[in-house]
Amino acid sequence: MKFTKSIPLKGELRVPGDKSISHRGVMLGSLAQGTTAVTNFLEGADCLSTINCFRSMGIDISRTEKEILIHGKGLHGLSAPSSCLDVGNSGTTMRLLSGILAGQRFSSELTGDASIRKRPMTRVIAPLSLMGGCVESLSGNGLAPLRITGRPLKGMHYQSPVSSAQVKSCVLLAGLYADGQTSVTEPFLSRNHSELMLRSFGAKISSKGTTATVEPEPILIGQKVEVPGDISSAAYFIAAALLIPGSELLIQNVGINPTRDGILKVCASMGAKIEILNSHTCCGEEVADLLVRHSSLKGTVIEGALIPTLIDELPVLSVLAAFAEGTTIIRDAQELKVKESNRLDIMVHHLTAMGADVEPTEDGMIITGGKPLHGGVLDSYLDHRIAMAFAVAGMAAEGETEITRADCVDISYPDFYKDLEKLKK
Ligand SMILES: O=C(O)C1=C[C@@H](OP(=O)(O)O)[C@@H](O)[C@H](O)C1
Ligand SMILES: C=C(OP(=O)(O)O)C(=O)O
Repeated sequence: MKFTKSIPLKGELRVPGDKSISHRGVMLGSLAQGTTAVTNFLEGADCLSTINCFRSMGIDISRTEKEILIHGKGLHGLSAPSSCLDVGNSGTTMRLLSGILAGQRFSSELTGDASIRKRPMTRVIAPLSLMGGCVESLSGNGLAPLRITGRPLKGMHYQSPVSSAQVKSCVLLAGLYADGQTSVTEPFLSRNHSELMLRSFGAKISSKGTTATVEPEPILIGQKVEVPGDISSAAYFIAAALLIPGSELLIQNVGINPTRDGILKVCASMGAKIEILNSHTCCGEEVADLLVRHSSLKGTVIEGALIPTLIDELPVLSVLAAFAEGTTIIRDAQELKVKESNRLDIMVHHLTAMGADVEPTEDGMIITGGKPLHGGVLDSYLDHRIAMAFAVAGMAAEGETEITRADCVDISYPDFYKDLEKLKK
């Protein structure tokens, strides 16, 4: 895919459904009694992997024109898969599913693509083992493929060393099958979609500060889940509209859950003109329309408790920082090293290749913005967030930017390039 300096982006758009909420809708719908109808489900490769895994465990999942219907079989209704479950590229599927599988009465194996087989799974193996679960890395190195021998689980309190919604959700889902209460405390609060959705399906779950606590053996009842637009997908349009002179975009129906809205806070601190309109709650999640206008940006600091609230937006925020006046410091972002790619290394490499002034640090980077950026040939490393972030960079830089292996946007936003094109006015 090739990009050059863009004419203004104008008009209205809706980004696809939230990836995290779409995954959870399928998972909880499968474990609930009755039918769960999910509207605005994200038809990206990651969420389709989740559907395939649950179909392999006997769950009937059908599609109508506007919704996904999951015919749940209750907490103990999954059946043993006849072959290894394939999560594709999806860390969320692998880690949340591990929690569910640990408490089943059958054994299973989980694998995925080359990227997923490099991502750390010890972070879920460790807490599940403490609960009495049996989760083994088949190659003995803490990586997938995993073999999970379902067992009765013990409730526990887990102090997580990382602020990760995948770890937290894995433990809470395992807690549904435990013999007592299960709670998780994390250093900073990560996205709380699992907690909100578990509650709406009927689980007894409470949250206090950075601790979430769930009671075992709930009766989950199928629900109607309306998935809001994914703020992580909206992020590329927010960034493009801020950077391209003359742009004005109304991005409708975006999830702005406070555990996900760090990008809005950081943009505000950079001087961005973003109005939050028509804010309301839908299925327990906050949703709004975002009116974004081209703005002159200044540097900022992105660290600490903010990091989990914008973890997937850091690649595109680093692009914004390169175009902003002054210095932006990103710290506490070591988690980016273990995503679909080593995002920290690639952000530093690609920004530098475009002429930006970037100094890598142990857990982030220091970007001195305002130098003119130019295009180049940049590989996606098969990481959807890298492809989309640098597509935006290419639309604001001089010359031509080519993103190679750009198709990986299929993971979270199959129509990304088409939607961008439609807004060029
Ligand atoms: O729980 C989720 O749906 C997700 C949690 C985050 O990962 P971590 O839990 O590893 O931070 C995020 O990066 C991922 O895209 C989706
Ligand atoms: C990290 C991501 O997803 P996952 O961990 O589910 O692969 C992402 O979408 O940026």
